[in-house]
Amino acid sequence: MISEARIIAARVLARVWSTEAFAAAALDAELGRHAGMDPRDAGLATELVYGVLRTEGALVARLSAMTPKGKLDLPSPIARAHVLMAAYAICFLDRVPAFAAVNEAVGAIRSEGDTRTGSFANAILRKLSAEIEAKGRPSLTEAASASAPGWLRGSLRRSLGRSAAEAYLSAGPVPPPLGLSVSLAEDRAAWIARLRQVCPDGTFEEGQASPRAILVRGAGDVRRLPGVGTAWIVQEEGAQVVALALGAKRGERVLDACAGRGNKTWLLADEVGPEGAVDAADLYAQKLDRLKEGPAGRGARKTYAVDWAARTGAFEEVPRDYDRVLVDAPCSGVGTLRRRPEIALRRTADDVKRLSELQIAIVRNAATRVKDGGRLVFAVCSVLREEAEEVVERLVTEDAGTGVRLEKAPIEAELLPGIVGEGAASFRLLPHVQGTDGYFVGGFLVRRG
Ligand SMILES: C[S@@+](CC[C@H](N)C(=O)[O-])C[C@H]1O[C@@H](n2cnc3c(N)ncnc32)[C@H](O)[C@@H]1O
Repeated sequence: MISEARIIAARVLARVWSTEAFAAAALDAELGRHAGMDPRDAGLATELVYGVLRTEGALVARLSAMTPKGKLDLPSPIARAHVLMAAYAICFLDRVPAFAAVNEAVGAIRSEGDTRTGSFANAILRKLSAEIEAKGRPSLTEAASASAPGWLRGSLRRSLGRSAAEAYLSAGPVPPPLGLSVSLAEDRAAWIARLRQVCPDGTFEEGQASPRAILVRGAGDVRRLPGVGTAWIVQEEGAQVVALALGAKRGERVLDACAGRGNKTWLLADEVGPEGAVDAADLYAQKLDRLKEGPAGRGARKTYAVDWAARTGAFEEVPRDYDRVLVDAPCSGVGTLRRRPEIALRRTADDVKRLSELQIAIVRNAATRVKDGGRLVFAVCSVLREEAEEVVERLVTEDAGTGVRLEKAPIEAELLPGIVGEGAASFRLLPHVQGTDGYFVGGFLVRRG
């Protein structure tokens, strides 16, 4: 008998490999179709999907070495998924006995009518399990690191150092807990108590990096819980830290220059209060429409559909005297690897180069909207030097001819002790250190003339 968890995980993996689907969305959709499923089975399906995606390269290399041709040739993504899930369980999961993993994979492949592949899978998985029994289990850290594409591993090593790069690539838990961002006017501890009461199956804990974060596990769809959109919104903990790093004060005028659907806009509006004002801009008018319809819509004063790189759209209409501008720039998203492991399969070194040029263009032009002596914070959900220090260096050394100069300046984030060093002009968030997604944040003072 093949477990529901494996059937679901195999479908999700096959979708991720054969389409542009994101693992998290595909898994949510599958789990949603099996609503009455035992949470332990849902947990196993989740672990298999994320585990296989993170260690795929190492698993394939190991299994390939056991085949006569030195190549793991499987006829379909579903067969590949069953074989790699079994290999993952044999190598890394204590709670699944090796023989059960092999039997389920072989049974699943045979049930598709493919007895030849079933026999092939049986042979290589038994070899693998005998090898593990004789030599012991491999290291998950090394497998995750070896599975990352060479360009990413190299860039992470240059950016973080060798051992931190390995820790980064294997940081758990996968997927991480869901983050809630509690409004300034609300008491976080009181909300934790209330949410625990209305949802006893879930766990609700204080985040350590953001003073507003509640971390949630096992609560199902949190959008049905009290307080959503008013007392709190769903927002990853690191994203909260990024918005707080702007250092917005009560009464200030702030621009969220790459606002998307406005998660950070909501938090910024909360910080400046009714005496201040937050405007939001983005390339896509549709995103700004979503922003206006959502919780941020109550806080955002004006929205502008602007292409900051091309200086088109509503570019000329955006005021030039903001106290602070946040540029939460488009990036490789390498910082979200724990939640979106498929990024490692899809991004290339060329993408990173192209995106870093785009980040520079966006910051240069968005900086023209900061008043003389005002602050700009640049953030990316990436930890790669190419999208971090190298962007900052070019911004402060090259004259863009825009009439404004950018100087590195300490991040003004009193709310983030322990996250931002005293006087630091930049910082990183790292999943294996702060438990958040990975980010780079750089602070600038803007001078005119
Ligand atoms: C990292 S996302 C921002 C996420 C958003 N701040 C949030 O918290 O949900 C980057 C945003 O930049 C926008 N963007 C990309 N290129 C742009 C450009 N040339 N000009 C303006 N916005 C751009 C994208 O549409 C996207 O919404």
